[in-house]
Amino acid sequence: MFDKEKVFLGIAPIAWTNDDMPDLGKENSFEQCISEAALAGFQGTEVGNKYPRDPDTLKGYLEVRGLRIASAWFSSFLTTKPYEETEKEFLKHRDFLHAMGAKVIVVSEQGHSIQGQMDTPVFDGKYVMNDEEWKLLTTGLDKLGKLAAEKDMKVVYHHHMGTVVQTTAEIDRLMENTDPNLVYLLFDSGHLVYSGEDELAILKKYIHRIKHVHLKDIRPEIVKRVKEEKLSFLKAVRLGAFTVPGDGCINFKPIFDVLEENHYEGWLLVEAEQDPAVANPFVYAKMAREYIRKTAGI
Ligand SMILES: O=C1C[C@@H](O)[C@H](O)[C@@H](O)C1=O
Ligand SMILES: [Co+2]
Repeated sequence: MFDKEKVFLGIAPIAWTNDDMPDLGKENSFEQCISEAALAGFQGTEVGNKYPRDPDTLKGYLEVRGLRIASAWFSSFLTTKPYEETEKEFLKHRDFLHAMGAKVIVVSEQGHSIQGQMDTPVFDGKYVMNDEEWKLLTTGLDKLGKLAAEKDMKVVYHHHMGTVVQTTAEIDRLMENTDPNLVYLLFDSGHLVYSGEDELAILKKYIHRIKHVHLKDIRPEIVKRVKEEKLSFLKAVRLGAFTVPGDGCINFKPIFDVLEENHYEGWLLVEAEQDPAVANPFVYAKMAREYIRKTAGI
């Protein structure tokens, strides 16, 4: 059994309003998003593009609905811009999340990323870093990890399709070359299966460094089409490559078992971006909540 005092269930706003493509869900309001997240039975959320950025204002909206902020995405540019530029933005982000009571900071390197490019094929167009770029990334992440620790927070690195850290080999190299007391891992089931990695092996290998979990499922027939037709990450999202746990091909039972057996503590966040005009976010949020109740017993 998961310890309900130490494991929290959340849902990302990206199913209502998409940060990567703001036209997806532009008709959905911030208040609709958080009200429906709470009604569907979740305890928290990450931060979307329509959320107020003043901590007291945001708390006012969330507390009445029984919601908390779990974390929020941060794009680093450690491989393509001077370190100081990333640090300046990171400190603002850290202090905002700290004021919101979050304990982890999601970081993803966006230097050389093709994640936001509408026409670059996600399976062929990915950049592979050289040794110098690896050094910039790992030393920079250690520094960000130290800044997070000043506030008793943790950097959780988000491996991601189309970015410089996507594959098992890249995750391994990142974990080996960063300080295990400063840089932790975010486990995103959807991105690993999409990329063709063994998600359970990665979960088991890094279970003690995994401090944040994104529960994302994929529709394999769409991913197959994305490969064959050389489509981009964003076009794939529009086609419905991602969905909520229980609606795609990933078996979450062994994932929940490994987390539970190893006494995972932290957030489990449903994160399933798709076109809200096609996949009603409230309906899918309820579906995910029910699947987690049945499969994980929480
Ligand atoms: O955590 C995430 C944040 C999104 O902006 C991203 O593109 C998505 O796929 C994801 O996993
Ligand atoms: Co994610």
